[in-house]
Amino acid sequence: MNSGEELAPAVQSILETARERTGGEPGDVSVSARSLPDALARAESDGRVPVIAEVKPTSPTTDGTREDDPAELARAMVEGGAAAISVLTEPTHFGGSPEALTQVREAVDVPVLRKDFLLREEHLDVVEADLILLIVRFVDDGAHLEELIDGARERGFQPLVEVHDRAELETALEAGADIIGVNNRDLGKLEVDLGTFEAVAPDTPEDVTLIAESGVSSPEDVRRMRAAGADALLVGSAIMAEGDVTDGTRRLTTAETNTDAESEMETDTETQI
Ligand SMILES: O=C(O)c1ccccc1NCC(=O)[C@H](O)[C@H](O)COP(=O)(O)O
Repeated sequence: MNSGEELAPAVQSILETARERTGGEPGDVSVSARSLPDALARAESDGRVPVIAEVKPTSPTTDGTREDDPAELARAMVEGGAAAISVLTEPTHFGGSPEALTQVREAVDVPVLRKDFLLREEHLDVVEADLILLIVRFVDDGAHLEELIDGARERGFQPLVEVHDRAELETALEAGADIIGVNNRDLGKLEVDLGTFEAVAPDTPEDVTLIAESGVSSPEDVRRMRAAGADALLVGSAIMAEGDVTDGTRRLTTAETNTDAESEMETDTETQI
């Protein structure tokens, strides 16, 4: 695993569980993927902020579990303008499953990301998805990352490679990543800082699809991440916390077109306080 920095106990536990999980057999999975860059471009041309909305039943930083049908949640998110859907498939800490992902992918026609903690090539052979997540911090070294990126592409997946700082960005680029997510949640203390994306984004080449992950909870956060260069935003908790996930998603996908109304509402709220 990369970096000597301490991981939060919850993250250590996620990692231990991931190491023990077995995968499928080579040849079990071959995907004809829906293109993420195309889906993001479609959102842009419709005037929607490209949001990857996440079906996230629970997490180490969330109270309680949301038991809704994942396919219904995903349909509702797409109705709210989501350009793509992310589905947690990690069962122990996030309440997800590969079956939930399959149901979601059948229910919507946008790209679907498998959000999980994949450490070995066999972990890729579990379920079809349009994208899979690889986390630089969890992979032994650059050579292993390159192997996983190549393995993902051979199966038809688009690999989304997650980084937390410039050194990890360099590792991701050297390994051939062309879709990169900068996670604003640090895996040491699980604290969220949108400044993480702002620090890493300027060093990312133009031709990389760049995604701001975690901690985006308001239209203002959306505008901040977009101003810093985000091609898309990955949002889980803020949408899942809403009773109506269509409204929760729309609030973010319209953040660049509804700025006046939103500002008025923010000002009204401040005046009332
Ligand atoms: O979300 C957590 O509590 C968490 C804890 C430890 C490791 C990973 C974690 N989240 C995974 C994610 O990457 C997020 O689900 C995703 O980026 C969305 O973040 P958010 O919008 O802040 O829910």
